[in-house]
Amino acid sequence: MFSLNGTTFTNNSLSGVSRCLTQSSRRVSAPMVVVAAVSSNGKPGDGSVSVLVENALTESATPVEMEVKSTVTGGVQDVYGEDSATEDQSITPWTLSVASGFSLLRNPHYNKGLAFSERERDSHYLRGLLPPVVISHDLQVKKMMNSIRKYDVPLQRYMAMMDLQEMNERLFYKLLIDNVEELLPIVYTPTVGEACQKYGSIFRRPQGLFISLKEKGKIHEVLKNWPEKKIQVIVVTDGERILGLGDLGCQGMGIPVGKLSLYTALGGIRPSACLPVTIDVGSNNENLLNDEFYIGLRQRRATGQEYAELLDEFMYAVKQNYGEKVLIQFEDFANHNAFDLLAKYGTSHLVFNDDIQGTASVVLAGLMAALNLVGGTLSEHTFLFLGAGEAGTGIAELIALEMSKQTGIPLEETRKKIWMVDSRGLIVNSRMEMLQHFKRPWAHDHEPVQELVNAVKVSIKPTVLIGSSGAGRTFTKEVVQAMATFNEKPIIFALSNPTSQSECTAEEAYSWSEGRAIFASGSPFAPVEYNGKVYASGQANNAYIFPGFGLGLIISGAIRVHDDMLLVASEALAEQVSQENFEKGLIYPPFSNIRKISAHIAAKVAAKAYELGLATRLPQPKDLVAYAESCMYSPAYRSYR
Ligand SMILES: O=C([O-])CC(=O)C(=O)O
Ligand SMILES: [Mg+2]
Repeated sequence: MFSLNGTTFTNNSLSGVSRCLTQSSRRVSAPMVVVAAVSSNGKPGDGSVSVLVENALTESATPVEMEVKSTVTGGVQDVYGEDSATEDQSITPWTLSVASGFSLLRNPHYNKGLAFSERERDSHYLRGLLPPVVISHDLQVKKMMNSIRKYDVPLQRYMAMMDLQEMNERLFYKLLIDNVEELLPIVYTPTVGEACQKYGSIFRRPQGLFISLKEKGKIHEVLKNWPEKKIQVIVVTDGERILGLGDLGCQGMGIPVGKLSLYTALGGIRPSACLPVTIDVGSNNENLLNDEFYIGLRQRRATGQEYAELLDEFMYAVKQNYGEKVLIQFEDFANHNAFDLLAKYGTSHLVFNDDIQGTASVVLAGLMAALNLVGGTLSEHTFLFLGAGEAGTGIAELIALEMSKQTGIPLEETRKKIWMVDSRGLIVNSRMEMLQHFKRPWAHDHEPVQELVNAVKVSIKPTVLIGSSGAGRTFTKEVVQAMATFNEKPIIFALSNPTSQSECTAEEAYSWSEGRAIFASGSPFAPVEYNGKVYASGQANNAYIFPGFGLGLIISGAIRVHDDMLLVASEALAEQVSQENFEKGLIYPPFSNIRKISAHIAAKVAAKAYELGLATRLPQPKDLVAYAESCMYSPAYRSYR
């Protein structure tokens, strides 16, 4: 709230900041901070605009009248202009701030550190605040990589990366983009898992919004406390099933933060358009509740109506604040909530569950590519899953859907090629009554079988074995060897994260199958040497899909997610596997090409959104790949002169 010309303005009543105003503010030569701007009539439109200008030297504030020459359309902007076409023009901002001098160095959005040029140092009051040397962005990257590599412990590297993100956002993203294969395991799985486990101790600054039961009834206002007003993607967790590590409560925040940094680095969504959210309804993890450094509510999880009401309030507050085109990605919810939330909000919001849908799409892509190495069509294969939760049943459903599309055979029939083992053994018809609803489509006619190894060896004899159980080392030597006895090239995916929960290691998969397995894992493994040959395995991780998928939804202005979009995303990813990759036994392209891959995925997803009538951004661009690329955030520094 502030007063201007005798009028008191609140956040809500402020509106009408325009590009013209930005231009005008640049012409003011005094060291200044524009702390707020508002159109004279409180509405976007032509007319004169009052700006409160704070003198950075004297700290006195002076209202200044400025002429707005053209129609104000609103749209979030910062002083130096946004450089991404993923902007939406529908939300009107209310403040405009220009940092200079010391505060500029402390502002991670604008700070360039030693890369500020001589002219910028003069014009932005930076003289003396920096040592004399001016270095390039590239040299800064080299220097940071050198210092990060000095840490042996991955968590220290993680913390160094988080510090960098807080200090110089563009350097953080350039580092991540230029060194994606090296840094992905640091800012993402597996290290992010350890970071969540220790989040209470390493917590420094808030990186996202914490919405707990204490905020019930106030979520609309809480969203307004976030400094960015124009949000395009929210990743939200309630921390109940963080990777395969279980209930980490409020400390699950590391996951939305990590996923959103990949939305920017891999998918080109502007950092300011990303909002990480953790919903805290308590935790059933006794160790955390007794940990003096725990940062969340110290109570057991709220369930039932209390839980549903908080989620409902959140979902509607999001729509109210950011409109209906904001993408809400559910992440790491427990099974019992994940399916229900997706079903409940799938018809009213743009929602996507990464663990169900993103994982499904990335695994289907890997299978499509694997067919080039093993031969046959999808429906000629037999699939066995260990783990019938979000990932397992989500993948199974997408495979069945694709088989049905390819063959014209009804979905109920194609599902019969897919079998699942859960903690109680093979899912069979006689267990139907006791099964959770999402497992029921996978109960087929068969005798009960208790052990995975018997299901593999005797009952099902799958050609494809997929681990989605969250339980590490469950693909034993006997299981892998059995797969290799009746398959020339057994397809084995150990998807659970982080590495400690992987169903088997790459080394185990290759050595136990005598180098014949087509192997992929959720968390990365280093290449393995077996019998004098080096085997590099692929990472079947949803990070290949969600950034490009989200970009496709945003650039088309999609209002709903549809299963057909997941299928085209899989096709787009599979198409990016080159002959050279196949020759090395790889079924996923290298992450070093990820921005190009994301643009292809985005283009296919956007095209599908237009085809299905779910796109609102008209007219449809002619070349969607080029359009997607042109919309992607670049971490290159902007010139401030
Ligand atoms: O975060 C990852 O690496 C993949 C994922 O969504 C999960 O394991 O829950
Ligand atoms: Mg997840």
